[in-house]
Amino acid sequence: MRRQRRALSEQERQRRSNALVMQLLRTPLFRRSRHIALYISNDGEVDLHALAERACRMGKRCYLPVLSPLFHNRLWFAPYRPGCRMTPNRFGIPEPDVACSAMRRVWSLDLVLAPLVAFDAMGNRLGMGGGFYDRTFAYLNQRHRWHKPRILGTAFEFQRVGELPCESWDVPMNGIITETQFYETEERS
Ligand SMILES: Nc1nc2c(c(=O)[nH]1)N(C=O)[C@@H](CNc1ccc(C(=O)N[C@@H](CCC(=O)O)C(=O)O)cc1)CN2
Ligand SMILES: Nc1ncnc2c1ncn2[C@@H]1O[C@H](COP(=O)(O)OP(=O)(O)OP(=O)(O)O)[C@@H](O)[C@H]1O
Repeated sequence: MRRQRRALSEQERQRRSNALVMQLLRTPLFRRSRHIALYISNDGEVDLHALAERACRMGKRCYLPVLSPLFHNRLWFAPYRPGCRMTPNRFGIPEPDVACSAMRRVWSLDLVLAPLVAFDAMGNRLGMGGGFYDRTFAYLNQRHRWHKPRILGTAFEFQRVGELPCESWDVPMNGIITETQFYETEERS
């Protein structure tokens, strides 16, 4: 999947990413969300920069994942505006250059757009293998009254597989959006 993703021409990646962003802008989930985490694309991932620009112009607040300097393979979320100062993390992915005190509590985000390598229509996610998203959102599996944030995977349609094996620590996504489809999975209750 990663090889296939990297093999897309830049023009094709932008075309599909922009089609995905147009779909996402129309979803009720996006429209009602005010605090939204996205990511800076890496390794041929869906490019969400157009979404960040639109969201900021709509008065929404955007955030990017930052590798926690304190907790093993956990993410913190830093406020982000297009053009803000950034520093690359240990994977070479840019992170906003902000103080720890400026980070936002994960449970107070409304929507997290998650990168992924492969997904299935049930909402299972295969990531880069660090367990970053699962560790960060593990409380959503343990405490059923927690609903925030909603997690929406963003991927190209070719990243869909029939069924992914699922482990106890995997946190299912509320849906996956691609350049042509919106897969909504069951609400956590
Ligand atoms: N754009 C983006 N940001 C993200 C993630 C992601 O998947 N995509 N993450 C999702 O968890 C977290 C970072 N996790 C990552 C894990 C591995 C690699 C990676 O490129 N691994 C290389 C080896 C690089 C190295 O060791 O120096 C590889 O597997 O080839 C990147 C990000 C947080 N930010
Ligand atoms: N809540 C958790 N507590 C402790 N360990 C965890 C937790 N979630 C995941 N892990 C560990 O992290 C490892 C990687 O998990 P997994 O393969 O599901 O990552 P991933 O979802 O592909 O990665 P990423 O979220 O970084 O893109 C697992 O082998 C597991 O041991």
